[in-house]
Amino acid sequence: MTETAIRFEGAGKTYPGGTAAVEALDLEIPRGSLTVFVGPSGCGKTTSLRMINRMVEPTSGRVVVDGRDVSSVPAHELRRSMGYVMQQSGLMPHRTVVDNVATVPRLTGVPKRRARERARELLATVGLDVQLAERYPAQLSGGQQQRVGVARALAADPPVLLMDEPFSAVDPVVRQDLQRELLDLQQRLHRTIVFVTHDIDEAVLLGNRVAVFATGGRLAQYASPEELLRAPADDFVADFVGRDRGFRSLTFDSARDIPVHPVAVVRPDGSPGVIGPGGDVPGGWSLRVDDDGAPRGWVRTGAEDDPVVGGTLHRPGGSLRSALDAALSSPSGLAVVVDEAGRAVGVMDPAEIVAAVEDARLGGRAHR
Ligand SMILES: Nc1ncnc2c1ncn2[C@@H]1O[C@H](COP(=O)(O)OP(=O)(O)OP(=O)(O)O)[C@@H](O)[C@H]1O
Repeated sequence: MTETAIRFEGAGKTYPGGTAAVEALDLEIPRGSLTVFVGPSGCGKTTSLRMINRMVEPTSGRVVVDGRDVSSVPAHELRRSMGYVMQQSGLMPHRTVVDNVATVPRLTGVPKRRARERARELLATVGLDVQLAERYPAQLSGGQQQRVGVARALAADPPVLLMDEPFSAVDPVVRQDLQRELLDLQQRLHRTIVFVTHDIDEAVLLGNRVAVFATGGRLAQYASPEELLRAPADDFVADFVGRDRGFRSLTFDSARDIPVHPVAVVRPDGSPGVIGPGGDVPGGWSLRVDDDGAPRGWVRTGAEDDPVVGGTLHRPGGSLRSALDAALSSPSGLAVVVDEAGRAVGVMDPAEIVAAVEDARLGGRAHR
């Protein structure tokens, strides 16, 4: 059974003189999970997050962490057990990167040298070049500063990590890197992470569970990303989850039962061949491969001197979405399947991919 780390019990917040920022919120956050609060601007995500570490006190109900009502725990003690990462990394500008991270363990009495050693380890953990440790925050890019912010939040080794739009101020490419690294970090560290974003794609990518907030601080749905995409609770959630919902939900179906067929290939020296399992080889097109057997586009039979750029590749363990995309983006219509090393191992037939999609749609989810 999953243990609950954080529980909102009818926790609501009305700011003085204002309307309700958060309606009575009931929510259980499992230990070791990455839970995302998502919703449009002003719907109470940050307020809800801050009720966890008492930066905001609820005006009704309560928040319970590890079985204790947080209002009974001194705020400084509570915050020591919770890392906090903000949109702007919130680093101290006059301290070097390493000292920014070392500050937290120093506060808890760790000797300076040990604290700095630990800080360097953490900087490496979050993927920051250790060469940058002696720089000042202003001498780092936005993405690097966010990494330092995450390292600092982890410095006290807290079981809970609160992250408020930590990646929203960086460009999309850096953002993807940071997202991937957070998932990687979480696989190793298993913290209880509560992550606020207004970006549904980020929520679906990162979250084990996603809480969708609606205007007025109402919890519209709390579910797995898969459930949100497949079965939005109401029109608001359906609208918020957005376009391509059906296509994106194929991310959660495996393509492992779709047969892989052989394919005609052309090697760099122009010699023809066939790779893949036995069986009929689809005609009309040949896959160009390099010396290692990695796909390098297609040629049409009879037009061997006129290569066409290939589509996306379907990798081992890939989803139905990846298989379908590989077929749709392939000039031959055949989805190219590669192994872990990126070598072509065969192709999938688009009709068989569509049949698997239909199967999944009809609820069999046989290919999961
Ligand atoms: N300190 C405050 N005093 C008064 N009203 C506040 C305060 N902080 C937030 N609010 C109001 O409470 C509501 C919820 O704000 P909150 O910051 O929790 O939303 P959010 O979903 O995190 O928004 P965003 O995505 O824009 O950061 C908003 O209407 C906001 O204006």
